[in-house]
Amino acid sequence: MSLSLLHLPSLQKCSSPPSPSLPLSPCFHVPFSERRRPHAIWSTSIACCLPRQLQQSVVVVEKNETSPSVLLSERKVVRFGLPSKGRMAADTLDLLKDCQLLVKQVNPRQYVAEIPQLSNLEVWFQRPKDIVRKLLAGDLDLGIVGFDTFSEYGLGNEDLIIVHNALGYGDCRLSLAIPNHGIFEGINSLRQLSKMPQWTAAKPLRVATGFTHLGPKFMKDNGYQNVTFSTADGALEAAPAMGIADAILDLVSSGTTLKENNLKEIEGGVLLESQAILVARKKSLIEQKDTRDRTKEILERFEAHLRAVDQFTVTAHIRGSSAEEVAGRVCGQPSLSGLEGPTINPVFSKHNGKVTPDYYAIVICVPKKALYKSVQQLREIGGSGVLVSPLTYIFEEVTPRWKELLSKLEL
Ligand SMILES: Nc1ncnc2c1ncn2[C@@H]1O[C@H](COP(=O)(O)OP(=O)(O)OP(=O)(O)O)[C@@H](O)[C@H]1O
Ligand SMILES: O=P(O)(O)OC[C@H]1O[C@H](OP(=O)(O)OP(=O)(O)O)[C@H](O)[C@@H]1O
Ligand SMILES: [Mg+2]
Repeated sequence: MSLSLLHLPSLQKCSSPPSPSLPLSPCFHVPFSERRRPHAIWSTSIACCLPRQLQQSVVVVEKNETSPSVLLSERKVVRFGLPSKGRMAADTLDLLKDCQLLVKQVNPRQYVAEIPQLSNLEVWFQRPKDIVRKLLAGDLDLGIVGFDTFSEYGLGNEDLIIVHNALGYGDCRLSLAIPNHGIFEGINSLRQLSKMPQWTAAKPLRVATGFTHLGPKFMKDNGYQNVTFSTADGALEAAPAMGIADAILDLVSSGTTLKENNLKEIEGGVLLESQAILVARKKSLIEQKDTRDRTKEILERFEAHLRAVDQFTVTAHIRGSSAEEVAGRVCGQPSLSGLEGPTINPVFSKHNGKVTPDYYAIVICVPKKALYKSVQQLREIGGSGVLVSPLTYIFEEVTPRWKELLSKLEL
């Protein structure tokens, strides 16, 4: 008999499994019996005799011949790391929810969760920097973090691959900032800053930053020699006023924190632009089919949703003699061409006992920004009864980023 580390992530689910007789939600549900992981079923019987606090963690159990492969190094379940707190946490859950990938977390202090629509996948809530570290270590397969965190903690490691580079939230830039007064008053560029006579080998420019990998590299690449770095976990904007630093290298979004602390950005001082991204561990994608399948589904949903969020579906009725004639009028208007041209269907009405199509219904996708212009153009060509509704998804024939990923992985 041997001992092994057993990971019991799904006991909450297993100890109270959803009834198979409950109605299934459309499209995405797999019957419960298929969704259950073999080791989760096996774990249930152990959970019954364990104290509650042990039921969600790693415990040592006896391994027998029939026990599943649950050694951490051999795990089969796909692990998806999501930010546990901070700015990215809520927006990440919102994006997943908008893609019908609701994360089921029993309580906010529990760091493991599941997405019922994605079988054989565990969600692990971690701080963003730990998501990147754990991807590198092979303890996670997929994760959502800011591009800044990926760049700082990923250290350019080729084991990580960006699956989606623009999830549409967490927008910020990593930028060098200096005081807007005193000796810095006339200094407005990185070049001017480097030429200031104040910085010598004995008295270098002092930069405070949490980005201790990217920061020194950036300054070196920009020809800075007389520069030193200090670090802190937050509120870096206070460092110059406290006399601890001359400049800071930190994330900026609205610029309010800089302004309120009498600091300014300078030309050439932006190290990177960041937003939330989906990252994967290359090895997991190559070696585990389940990681590939889950990644593909998440990516397809993200792409389809993010493509749709900026668009409305517009339907209208237009009087005309034929679908072609109406199409000619619609396509003559610059804002009405839709994604691939308009869909036009006859609307039949009965006059004097005869059924004829006097009107045609058109359906188009319109960018939200161009909505009013589109409505005006529809009216100009005789459109009436204009209905506008939000779009949830636009699925393409193939997901461009998935195609790109497969070719990068040479799969
Ligand atoms: N002001 C901001 N506006 C928009 N996004 C931001 C802003 N500041 C940070 N972010 C993004 O959110 C991510 C997480 O930032 P957050 O402040 O939650 O954690 P942190 O300060 O980096 O980490 P920790 O709390 O562990 O010290 C950042 O990596 C960045 O991508
Ligand atoms: O340009 P702004 O919109 O003002 O945002 C910039 C601030 O946001 C981040 O800090 P955060 O609020 O996350 O606090 P932290 O320093 O504790 O990370 C960043 O470190 C800046 O301080
Ligand atoms: Mg922060």
